[in-house]
This record gives sequence, C-alpha cells and structure tokens, in this order.
Amino acid sequence: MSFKIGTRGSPLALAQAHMTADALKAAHGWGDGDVEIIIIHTTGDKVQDRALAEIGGKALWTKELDAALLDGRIDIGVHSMKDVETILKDGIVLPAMLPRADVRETLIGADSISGLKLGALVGTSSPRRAAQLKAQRPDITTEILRGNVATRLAKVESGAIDATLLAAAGLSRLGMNVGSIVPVEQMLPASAQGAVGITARAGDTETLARLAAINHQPTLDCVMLERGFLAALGGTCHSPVAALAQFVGENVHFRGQIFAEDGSEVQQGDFTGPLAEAPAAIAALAARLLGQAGPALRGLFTA
Ligand SMILES: NCc1[nH]cc(CCC(=O)O)c1CC(=O)O
Repeated sequence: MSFKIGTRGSPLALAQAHMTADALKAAHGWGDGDVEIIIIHTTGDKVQDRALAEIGGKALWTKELDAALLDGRIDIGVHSMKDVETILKDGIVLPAMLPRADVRETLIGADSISGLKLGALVGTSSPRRAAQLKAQRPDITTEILRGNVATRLAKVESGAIDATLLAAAGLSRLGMNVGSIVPVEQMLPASAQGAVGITARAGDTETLARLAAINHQPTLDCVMLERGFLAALGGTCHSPVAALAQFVGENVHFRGQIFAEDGSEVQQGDFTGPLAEAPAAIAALAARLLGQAGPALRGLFTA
C-alpha cells in the first residue's frame, strides 16, 4: 500500500509535492511505487477571475485537501505555507516543513522598483504587494492578476501590464530563471513565503513519525513565528501584512510590517532575541503596531 500525497494540481503545487515525495523516499529508502501523488481540486483553483481577497472565503486552497485527509483519501497534504490559514481545521496538524527556499520577491518587467517607469501598471492580486509598491512609488497603478506563473509572465511579455511580482521560491521551483530579485529591505515578503508545509491527521502516529524524518525545524520555527504575527493581527494571507523571521546565530530576528491598502501608511517593527521569547514579543509587536495605526489601517484588521 502506497503513501498518498495530496496536492493541488498547479505546476508549482505539483513540483512541491514531488519535492516532498523525494524527501520521503530518501529518508525512508522508499522506491517509486511507495508513494502516490493525488491531485485534489480546490476552490482557489476553480475561481480565476476575481481577486482572492474579494472571494474572501477562508481556507480557499486547503479546504478540499483537509477533507481528503480526514476521509483518508490522502495521508498528507502539501502546501505553500503562504496560502495556509493561521487557524487549522480541527483534526488537522502541521507537523513538518521542507527547508525554506529563497524568501524574496522577484520583479518581472523592470530591474528594480525604482526602475519601473513613471505611472507603471503592475499586475498583482496581492494587497500586500500593491501596498508595498505604492508606499514607495505612489505613481504606480496596480491591477488584479491571477492565474498560474506562466499566465502571469505572459501578461508582461505581451505588454498588457508593465510588471509583476512573484516569489523567487516559486519561480525557482518551476525552473524559471527570470526577473530581478528584490532585497527584503525593499520589499519584505509575505508571512511564510518560500516555505512548503505538510499537513496530516492529528493522531496518525505512523504518518507523523514518517514526517518527523523530513522536517526542517528552523524553517518550522520561523514560519510559525510569522504565522503568529498574522494571527495576532487577526489577518489572513490576503491582508497587507509582511513578516520575516530568520535565525541569526542563536537568536531569531523578526521583522513585521502592516500597510494601508493604498500604501499611504506603514507600521513596522522588529524583534531580536531567543526563540523562546519570540512568540510573546511578536504578539506584543502586532498589538503595538495596531495601536499606533490610523483608523483606515487598523480597520483592515478589526472588520
Ligand atoms: N499566493 C500564491 C502563491 N503561493 C505561494 C507562492 C510562491 C511560492 C512560495 O512563496 O512558497 C505563490 C505565488 C507567488 O506569490 O509568487
């Protein structure tokens, strides 16, 4: 009986499922026949014409994978952690992550944010990216851009938009060497960007033991801190929130930012200290940033 890996059907999701299969095979000496990749279609895949923020539904990408886990069609679900809601469904756990890839953004269509032409039209359906761009370049207009990576790149190629931003991690997993890397100092990534996480059934001890062998704990620690910031804000993956935790020696260095949707206001802060102190410090930071924020910005998180 083979081990069943559930995934969405997009090229990026499939690449991540194959990375997970390879890690399991290497850790357990399994062969090709020991794992099976099962594609699960999700609401997020079916709706292509609206901004995800507008559809508003939670767990857009994970709901169907959670259902497949709970009814035993799959043993694990593989996810871009960036798209996983901060509150997991009852009975679902998130015990393992693969080593994190490059966390940075890639700009396609210009060498740098300052190099974008005056009044450039940038396609993105991320409220965070739109706000971050406008905070630096109020002349920029953004429009909603969805679809898989190839579709998005084609829009820049055809001149329908001047530029777009995509996570470096996704591009490199698809073997696409395009665009210009944006330093995190210029654009802090989304919480959990570049991380692949694996969900399982709570209490499925056999699966949990198998996953323990491939878990990359520093990635899990950092991503959990970033998700903690988002949760403390009451945000979702569609909120204009950026967060990055990284180990610097023994300490964690955490940076968090929240934005008004038009980029007119940014609240930011950071924390450096031991991992054990980080969750409380980050929750306090989230509360402080919300406390300092103007009504429009605060209103994004208290609706
Ligand atoms: N929201 C879509 C999504 N989810 C994860 C990635 C990229 C891979 C990653 O960050 O791990 C992307 C596309 C993008 O933002 O470029």
